[in-house]
Amino acid sequence: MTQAPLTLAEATDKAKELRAQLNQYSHEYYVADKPTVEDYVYDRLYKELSDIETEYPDLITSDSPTQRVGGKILQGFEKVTHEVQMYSLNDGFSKEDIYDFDERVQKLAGKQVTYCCELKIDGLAISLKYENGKFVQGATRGDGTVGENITENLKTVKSIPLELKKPISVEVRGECYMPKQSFVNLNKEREEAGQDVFANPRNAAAGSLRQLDTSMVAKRNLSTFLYTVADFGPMTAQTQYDALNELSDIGFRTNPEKKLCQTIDEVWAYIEEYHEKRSELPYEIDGIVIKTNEFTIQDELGFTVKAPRWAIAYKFPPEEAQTIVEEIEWT
Ligand SMILES: NC(=O)c1cnc(OC2CCCC2)nc1N
Repeated sequence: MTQAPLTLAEATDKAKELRAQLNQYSHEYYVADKPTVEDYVYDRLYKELSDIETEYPDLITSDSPTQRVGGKILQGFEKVTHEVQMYSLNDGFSKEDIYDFDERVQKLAGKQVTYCCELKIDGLAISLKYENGKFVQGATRGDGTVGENITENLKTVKSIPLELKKPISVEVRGECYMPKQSFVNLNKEREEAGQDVFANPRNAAAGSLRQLDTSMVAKRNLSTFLYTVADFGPMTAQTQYDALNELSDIGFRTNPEKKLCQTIDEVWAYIEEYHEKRSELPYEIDGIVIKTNEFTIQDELGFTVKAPRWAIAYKFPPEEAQTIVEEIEWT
């Protein structure tokens, strides 16, 4: 049945209510991976909001879920200078490299340190800026000092909150990636359309974020894991492990496989565990990132020109190519 048209006052209240409800469902589905309603429930509410916004365009807000579909054609990407440098990581390739790292850190710190271990997501490093809880800027890492402004493209990435759970101003960093299954599906589409296929999910994510047509980005099913707080604002975490939990508490998607390790032996056991589990994960990883957990120790150890002294990336040997081919043959 067709409803009587809403007055502006009714439409304003209804739109606010629908936005909050839809953004909650979207958070559950894309950030927490725990949807509580079927797609048709979301779709019906979405259409209700979209109809109100068509009737009353002035009611469209920057955090409305209707703004996720893109539709802007950009002329290019402006440059962004990172006030806080986006560092890269020193690599390790053997057990000996990891134990040498532990020896160096303990010597510099002058005591036993604990480590926060994280999967090394094989995507594209991004930086996200929020002012009073609103998403205002997204950028690529670039050379660590100057990156590209890809705000409009990142607005279409559903796991990136357009509004935080608290009205705070922070800058956070993480990885934007394409899930393995989305990569296989995209390459199948491209192959059927006679287009070049992407070599791996990382290239597919990078290629997607370079699109000037934001509606194309919206269709690529990109996702994120956030892992660094660059400008803390009112955040209070004193360790990397707690910072990851705090990032999740304010609305970001973080990787659930993190582990707090008391010794380097525990770190090595974690590395072996996830080298085994790597092929079962729904996203690609190229190693493990090991970070001294306490921020006081990170501050003491500091950075070299390009990378922190308090972290190392253990790189897995490249995955045998046929593993990926097998997946494509199966789909
Ligand atoms: N690809 C990843 O998953 C990843 C990359 N980098 C970092 O931390 C770096 C960032 C700056 C200093 C330490 N953590 C990660 N999890």
